[in-house]
Amino acid sequence: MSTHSSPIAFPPAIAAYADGPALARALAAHVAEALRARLARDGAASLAVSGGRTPVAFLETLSGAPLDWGRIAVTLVDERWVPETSPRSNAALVRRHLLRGPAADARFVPLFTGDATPEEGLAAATATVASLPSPFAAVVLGMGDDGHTASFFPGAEGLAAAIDPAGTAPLAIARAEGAGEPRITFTLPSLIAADRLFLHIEGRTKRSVLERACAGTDAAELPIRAVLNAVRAPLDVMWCP
Ligand SMILES: O=C1O[C@H](COP(=O)(O)O)[C@@H](O)[C@H](O)[C@H]1O
Repeated sequence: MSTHSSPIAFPPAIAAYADGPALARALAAHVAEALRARLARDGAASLAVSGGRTPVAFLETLSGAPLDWGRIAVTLVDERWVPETSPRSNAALVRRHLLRGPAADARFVPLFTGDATPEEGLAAATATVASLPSPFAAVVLGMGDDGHTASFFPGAEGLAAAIDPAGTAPLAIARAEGAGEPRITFTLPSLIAADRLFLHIEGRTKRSVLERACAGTDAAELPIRAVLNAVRAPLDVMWCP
């Protein structure tokens, strides 16, 4: 894990953008900069992006960034346990909106293994993600209106293990009423170890959820707090109405 000597701002400053395209451009530029820095240092870099509805414009903007994509590995912060033929697949979203143009040269490391359950797929998925340059050069988190980030859902079976700051497993399984299907997710320690950690949220509802999260510490209620409570590096929150 990387170590950071600068003090951490809490609550994190929220960088506000006029609209989604402006935010997408700024976030893509920051992520490209983080990837470039790691490529210059190590010759290889990894990126973890979120799924859901919010990241489409960001992923499409990043796909055109002039980077040495052949030396970059891309994975997901979390995945719904569905095949890529499902409209719910985060992997399908990444293939459609990021892995095109220059970024088509990136090595994609999906989390869904094709096994019937995440319990059956966990060992294989864990072995696959072990090939990623570590820690991540950049992680882009999203957040649901219920305060979940990655697949850290309120009331989830498996939440305590997934957000244990002292945990050593890279991946965890999550099942929650609000999650739809079972999930697989990178754990809190593997995500917050990233060189650059971004939280990308859009809309007034998500902003007020984040403000509520910043006013307390109970991660079981609003799991985004697990990140807020544990980050060692600055958390870059990027928002637009
Ligand atoms: O289910 C998920 O939801 C969150 C938030 O998604 P959004 O549609 O509200 O943007 C996302 O960050 C996560 O990766 C995804 O699996």
